[in-house]
Amino acid sequence: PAQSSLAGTWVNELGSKMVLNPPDDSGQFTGSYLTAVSAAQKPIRVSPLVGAQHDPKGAEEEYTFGFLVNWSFSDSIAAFAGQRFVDAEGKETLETTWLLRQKVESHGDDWEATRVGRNVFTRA
Ligand SMILES: CC(=O)N1C(=O)N[C@@H]2[C@H](CCCCC(=O)O)SC[C@@H]21
Repeated sequence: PAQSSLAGTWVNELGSKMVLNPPDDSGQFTGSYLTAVSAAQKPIRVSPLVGAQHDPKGAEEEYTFGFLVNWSFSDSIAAFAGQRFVDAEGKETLETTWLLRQKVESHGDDWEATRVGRNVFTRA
């Protein structure tokens, strides 16, 4: 049967990779994210993430989750929210929507600070 928790290594279509650790009994987890792409003018580095999922005991298969990535090389932060799906062959996909909030230099620039996107992760 498919692994029940989110623990493990995932990759998205951009080539970004994330490693998620097993959730605790309340569904909270930590991990790391290595993005393949960035708007920052600095070299990309592995960045820490914290998150939470429903159903940490894995009784169901298609639960929702979210996590925050605190970029270690850029003054920005990303929030992901999504759901795990398992197909008839047991193949898992994580459908996510993310918000990327960049630090802007003035309050007047706040309007241009947040990007949104969708992304799918599969097991690496
Ligand atoms: C999943 C997905 O689409 N993305 C992904 O894997 N990497 C990019 C962004 C990386 C931001 C790095 C820090 C910065 O440039 O400020 S977060 C959304 C997007």
